[in-house]
Amino acid sequence: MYRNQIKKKERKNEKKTLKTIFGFFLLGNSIFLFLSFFSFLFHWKHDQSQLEKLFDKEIIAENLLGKMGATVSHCFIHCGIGVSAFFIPILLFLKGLKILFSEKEFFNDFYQSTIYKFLFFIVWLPIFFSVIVPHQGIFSGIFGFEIGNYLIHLFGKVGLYMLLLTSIIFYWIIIFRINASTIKNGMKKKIQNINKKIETTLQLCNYFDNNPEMDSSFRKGKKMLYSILYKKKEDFSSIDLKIDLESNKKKIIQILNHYHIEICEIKANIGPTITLYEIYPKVGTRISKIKNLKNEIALNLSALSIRIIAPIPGKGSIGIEIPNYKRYPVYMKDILFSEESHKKSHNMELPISLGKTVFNEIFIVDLAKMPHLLIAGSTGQGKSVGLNVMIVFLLYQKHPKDIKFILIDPKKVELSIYKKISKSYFATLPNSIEPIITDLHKVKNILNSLCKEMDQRYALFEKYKVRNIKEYNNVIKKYNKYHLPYIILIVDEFADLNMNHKKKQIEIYITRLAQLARAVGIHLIIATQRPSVDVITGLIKSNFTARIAFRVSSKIDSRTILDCTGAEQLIGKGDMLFSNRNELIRLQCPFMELSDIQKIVDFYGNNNKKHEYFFLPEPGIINENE
Ligand SMILES: Nc1ncnc2c1ncn2[C@@H]1O[C@H](COP(=O)(O)OP(=O)(O)OP(=O)(O)O)[C@@H](O)[C@H]1O
Repeated sequence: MYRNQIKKKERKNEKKTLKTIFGFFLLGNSIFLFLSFFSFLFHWKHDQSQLEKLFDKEIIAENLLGKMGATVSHCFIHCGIGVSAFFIPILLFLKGLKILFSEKEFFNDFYQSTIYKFLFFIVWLPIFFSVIVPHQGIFSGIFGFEIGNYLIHLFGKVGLYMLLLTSIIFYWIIIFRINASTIKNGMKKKIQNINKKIETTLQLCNYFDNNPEMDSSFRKGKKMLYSILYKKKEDFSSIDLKIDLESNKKKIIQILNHYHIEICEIKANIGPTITLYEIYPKVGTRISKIKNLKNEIALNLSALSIRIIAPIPGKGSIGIEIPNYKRYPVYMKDILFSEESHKKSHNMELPISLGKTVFNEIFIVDLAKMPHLLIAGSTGQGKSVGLNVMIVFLLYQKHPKDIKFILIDPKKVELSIYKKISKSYFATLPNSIEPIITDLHKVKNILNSLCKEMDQRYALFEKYKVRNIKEYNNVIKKYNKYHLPYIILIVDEFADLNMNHKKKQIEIYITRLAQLARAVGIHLIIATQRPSVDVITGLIKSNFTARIAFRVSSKIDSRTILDCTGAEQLIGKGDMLFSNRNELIRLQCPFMELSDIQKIVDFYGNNNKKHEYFFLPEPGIINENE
């Protein structure tokens, strides 16, 4: 018994060795053929006359691979199928790879689909060349020339052109599974897109023209900004992803069936970064069974990481999020000027755009309602880009008299780009005008001052018997007095503030603002690289119900931010989870190049010169021992 097993093992090893040798043999041959074919294209005229004297030592072939190369190329290219012969070494190379890596399903699938695609062109190209360039035999080879001639004899030259054209059209239809409805839908979509673009441009122009709150230079400038930023637009083809989609669907069904899980339906939505597969299991299927197959599914699909949402809230289905092998970028300029974002944001007090959902919808939230936002994620996952996107969206949507920023940037470089707009868009202390606070010792002064501003605003509201900033600004119009702007405090690295020995004091200010400042129009956006419990304390967490998690390194970090796992499975570069109370949404944050941010800042800096700093009250006396 034992001996039998050893023999079996030996035979298996022998087979493996033979397979490896054969694989490398094919790879070697393919390289040999490719090089000799390539060289033949340049030296065929010289070498052809020498071929009969193959064994004559005096005669030297010019082909890179000598007389052997020249002879083989002559047989395949000249006497055979012309330049289509190049497909042979490519197919041999793929076959070699397939043999060497037979356990990888990817190679098998790829080889199979490529063979069919190539076979068509191996026949089609020589005939095509025989008609297009009949005197260049090297392109069509004798095979192409003879068949081409015969077909011309049968159908005439025009008939052959039509035959070639029809066959290539059939080929594309079969390969890309095109049918009448896809062509119709494609054309409809294209027309709709063109109309939409024209409409959006007109609507934006109308909006700029009709909005009485905008002074003329501001309006004109916005139009200019539109033309500066909108000059380039990359197009993305989703054909590749659609092919991927079908094979992934099959694989998911296969693996579930393998574990005896039957499903009624599977749907898919291609998002910018991930594709969401919605599975409708048969009644009686245990959800935990599918959840437990996470690793098996990831392995079967060769996916980096997958996330299972079981069940998808509000739907009778289970979601499997799989990263796209090719992600398509979400550009800020597409969001900024889109009709969809204009429609979604125009009734909001402080709209901020967080990106696109897996259903390719633009996701915009009202900071005034959230009312504060906590952002966390490991280094390099997109926090700073996310903050820039929020600032730019607010700049674009709001007039300088409506919003004022306070930027705290312990890293010193991340937010310095906004210095140019500080006069019109920033709130600052009266005695030390410092637009972006980078000195940690000054942080407690500004926070103290902000708390004082909050108290003063509450006193004002009491006097005018209003409950919040919106009501106050409405009432105050009658008295012809200045209305109050919203104040948005942004901290780029909260952990750095907490490292300071004034940690407790800062936490008290932040908590007080987070608890009370909403009604008076003061909102906080706090970002941190270190989502640990000593930075995001229970007190902070309970006051920041809206949270964003970019990719983090561990499940514990994910729980610290979101109270659930998932952020450790994100794939970076702006891939994020937004959580607000019981809602958890996966989004792709838009991307903005630094040069575009600079253009926007320059534009707003130049167009709002007449606006002045918004001064906060003098900070009160701070007890240093607190
Ligand atoms: N939304 C996005 N789309 C595409 N790429 C992105 C996106 N966000 C970030 N990136 C890429 O990731 C890089 C790092 O992003 P970013 O500087 O925002 O990270 P970070 O989380 O702020 O890092 P740190 O905490 O170290 O400052 C960017 O330079 C960019 O190449």
